Amino acid sequence: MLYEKAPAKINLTLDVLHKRPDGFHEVEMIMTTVDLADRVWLRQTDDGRITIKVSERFVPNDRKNLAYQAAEILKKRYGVVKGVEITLDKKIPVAAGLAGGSSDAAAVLRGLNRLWNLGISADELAQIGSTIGSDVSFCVHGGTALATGRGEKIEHLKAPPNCWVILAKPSISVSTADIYRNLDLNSIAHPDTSAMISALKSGDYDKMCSSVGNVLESVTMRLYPQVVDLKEKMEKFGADAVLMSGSGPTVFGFVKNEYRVSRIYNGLKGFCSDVHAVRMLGERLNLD
Ligand SMILES: C[C@@](CO)(OP(=O)(O)O)[C@H](O)COP(=O)(O)OP(=O)(O)OC[C@H]1O[C@@H](n2ccc(N)nc2=O)[C@H](O)[C@@H]1O
Ligand SMILES: Nc1ncnc2c1ncn2[C@@H]1O[C@H](COP(=O)(O)OP(=O)(O)O)[C@@H](O)[C@H]1O
Repeated sequence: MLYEKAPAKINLTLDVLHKRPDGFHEVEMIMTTVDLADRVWLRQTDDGRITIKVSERFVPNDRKNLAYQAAEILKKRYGVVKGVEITLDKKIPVAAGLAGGSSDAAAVLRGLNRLWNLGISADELAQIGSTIGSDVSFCVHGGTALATGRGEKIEHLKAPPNCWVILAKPSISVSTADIYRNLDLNSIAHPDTSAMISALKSGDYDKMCSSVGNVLESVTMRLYPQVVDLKEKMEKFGADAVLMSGSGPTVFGFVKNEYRVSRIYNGLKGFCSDVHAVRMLGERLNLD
């Protein structure tokens, strides 16, 4: 039995440059992993089958599960005759903008690379991951990175300065495809990606806070006013910077002062059941 941790990501910036002929959007986004993680166990079996057991009722336990697709791709590509039983203990909220499914898939790629002794490099594993979903490449590496293309081109960046991250998800689920579809490319207020890169380079917390930005935020907020409400509450309770992650609806806030964390956490808990206080992991995951 082999274990892999599958951490969630947040988007410090998310910019959309244009729509591509293949229907996807050309993006430029800075992502970082946080210490809220699904737990993934892989057990080799002799029957050649891929099976999934999952703790969360609403997550598919068949080939619709991205973790299943990850195992299937490796099995086919490398002619593996063994099977695998995948057990997913979901801690990351589902359809939240935190890449839970992508991170599970990435964890299965890393784990099966070890379990089946495939000797695939991290970059190649990330390339294989990109065929499953746009966020999977980043999740294979973890850490902090600038992602371009449709999200699959990764350039590693320095870990963000140390602080707390409060995550809060309203009890709605958001479809990523829906949000991209509703984005009006003619009225985008682009975030300053280079300012964020330089904030990370110099470890400047205040500059990191003032450089967050996500062009999908206004789209999701228009469709789901609960996100506006949550963002305003987190700002009012005293977070230093507040932003929606990915296509949402999870909102995160940076907090430097420890004494403020419990105040914000408890304040939000009063009306939102899905609240977490976590740290950014910063460094890349170990692929050995
Ligand atoms: C918005 C982001 C930001 O990190 O994350 P989430 O909110 O999903 O976590 C990503 O761009 C999402 O990545 P991911 O969830 O892997 O997307 P995919 O499965 O590849 O695509 C889902 C759908 O989103 C749209 N899509 C996705 C990526 C992209 N660059 N352009 C797009 O237009 C497409 O309509 C696609 O059919
Ligand atoms: N391993 C998985 N964990 C969660 N959701 C999954 C998984 N595999 C497939 N899905 C499907 O993907 C959808 C989006 O899930 P998720 O990855 O959690 O969200 P997001 O893309 O917003 O980060 C879910 O509604 C679910 O049906």
